Amino acid sequence: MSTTEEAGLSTAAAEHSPGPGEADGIAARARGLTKAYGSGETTVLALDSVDVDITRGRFTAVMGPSGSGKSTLMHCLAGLDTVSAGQVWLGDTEITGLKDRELTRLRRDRIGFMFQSFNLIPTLNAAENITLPMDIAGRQPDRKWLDQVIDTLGLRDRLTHRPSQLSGGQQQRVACARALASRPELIFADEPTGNLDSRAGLEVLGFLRRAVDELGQTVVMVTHDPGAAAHSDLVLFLADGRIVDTMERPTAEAVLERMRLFAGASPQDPTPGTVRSGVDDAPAARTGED
Ligand SMILES: Nc1ncnc2c1ncn2[C@@H]1O[C@H](COP(=O)(O)OP(=O)(O)OP(=O)(O)O)[C@@H](O)[C@H]1O
Repeated sequence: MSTTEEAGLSTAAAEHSPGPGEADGIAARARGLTKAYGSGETTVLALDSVDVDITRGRFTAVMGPSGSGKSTLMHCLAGLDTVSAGQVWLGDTEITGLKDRELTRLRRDRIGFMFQSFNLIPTLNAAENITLPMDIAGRQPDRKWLDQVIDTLGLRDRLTHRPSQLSGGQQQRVACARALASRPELIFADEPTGNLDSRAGLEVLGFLRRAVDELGQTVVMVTHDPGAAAHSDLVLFLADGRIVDTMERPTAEAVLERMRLFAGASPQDPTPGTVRSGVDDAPAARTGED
């Protein structure tokens, strides 16, 4: 049985474009998402017909070996990169086909980003860094929400500090607050703990978890670290540009074990299926057994 059938979705349903309302509960969706770099003999297929649903209010981790397509998936879902084929929606908005200017506005208004390098402006203090994207957009922050974010992230007494006066963990917390400030539909975090020592990394992961649990945010995090992935609700495993497996309520040990299996296993032909980041159906979408 194909993974799509196992997931309770007919192939026709998986290929069907969602209309308004159907995407309820889905923060981002991709169908047949394909990304090739280069041309001719040098073509690299970074994503190979990926179907995925990112459920709202959940913390999803994306794992896989180097070069498996994690960053490309994130960039295509976030409208940071064009796709070669397939469709991507943010909520009910199809972003594939949007013009650059529309994409820029959509990213600014509806998506928050966190990167490995915190990307803070050194001459601005923490408070100014947090509201910078909204200031650029000419939007007034919702003070109540912003206060809640600042308190949740424990930044109240650091707001007047510049990045150089903050620890790495504190700087990433500011970057996290900046990503949350406009209450985006979706937060993408690319290796957010990659530049932090383990204690500061744990702290940032704890805050991302709270952003989901207490503030109702949706987070997608790319990581190499099984310990970081263990903070998520669902792990998507990528290999050779395909989602080959998922894991609900992951533990670091189970994720590590799964990664070892992939590293040791001979490349098989994982049938790509529609993978929903919902609690009920994701286990059925697994292509491998526990
Ligand atoms: N701009 C580009 N030009 C050409 N090839 C690219 C480009 N970006 C990515 N690739 C290739 O696409 C594939 C997927 O890359 P991607 O960066 O998405 O993988 P990744 O899983 O995020 O890797 P890593 O864990 O090392 O960051 C790789 O083979 C990579 O070399």
